[in-house]
Amino acid sequence: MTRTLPAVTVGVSTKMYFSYERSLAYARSVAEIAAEHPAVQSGAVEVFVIPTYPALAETVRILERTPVRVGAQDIATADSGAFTGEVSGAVLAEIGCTLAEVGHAERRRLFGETDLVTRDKTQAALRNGLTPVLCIGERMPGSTDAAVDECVDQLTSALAGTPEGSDLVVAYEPHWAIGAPDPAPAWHIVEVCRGLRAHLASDQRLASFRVIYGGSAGPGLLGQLGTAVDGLFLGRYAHDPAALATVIDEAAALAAVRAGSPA
Ligand SMILES: O=C[C@H](O)COP(=O)(O)O
Repeated sequence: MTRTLPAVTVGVSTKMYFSYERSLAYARSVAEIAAEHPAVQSGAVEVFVIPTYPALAETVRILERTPVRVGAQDIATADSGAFTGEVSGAVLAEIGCTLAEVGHAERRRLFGETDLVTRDKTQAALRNGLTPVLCIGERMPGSTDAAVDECVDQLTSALAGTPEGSDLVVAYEPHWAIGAPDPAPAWHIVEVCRGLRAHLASDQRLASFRVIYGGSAGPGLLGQLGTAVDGLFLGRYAHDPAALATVIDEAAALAAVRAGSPA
């Protein structure tokens, strides 16, 4: 099957690193970068930011005149009811979020979220019109074949019941590369992402899903990965807006290569 190439995607989660005010300052910086960047304006590069919950509504407002999308770091499995402390996909959609992160390694490791919970959150996002940013990744370093197998198991579990026509971003994040000094080796990322794409391509419902890499990603990485990935999911190394701007430049160069024209 021929794959229609999507926009090169650059997403950033600020996790729980920023204060409220710094979250809004970051959103304003992203708005300025997006307003001036032709590849963001044309849609060749899609940018999303995922701030801390209390900053979501104001971040949506700051970015509303830009193409930048705003997502949530988590989502409840249910849409309403007696679930103290949870935030539903319905409310996230109501305030203008268009994505929700699910299955992140930190949610699995620190908060005990299982594959089953990840599946329910994925389906909650889709049910509410949100694009899931589905994080998958092997727990321990090992061969690329073993990594693909572990990730495909996670994908198969999370995507059970996914309707045809759904939009979803697969974020390949090896657990051992998150919060590390350096990302996984480029050859490892390339091999695993190729395996994941091959798996997705074998099911028509999943063939259009983007595969992006996360785990200590920063400026300079995208150029080493070439067309094997559809973009990056960044944390610490894009919390400086200047670093994010550099990654967006690199994404624009990749988008030009994918479009068959020189960068
Ligand atoms: O959500 C983003 C990823 O977990 C990567 O975070 P990190 O780049 O700080 O390791």
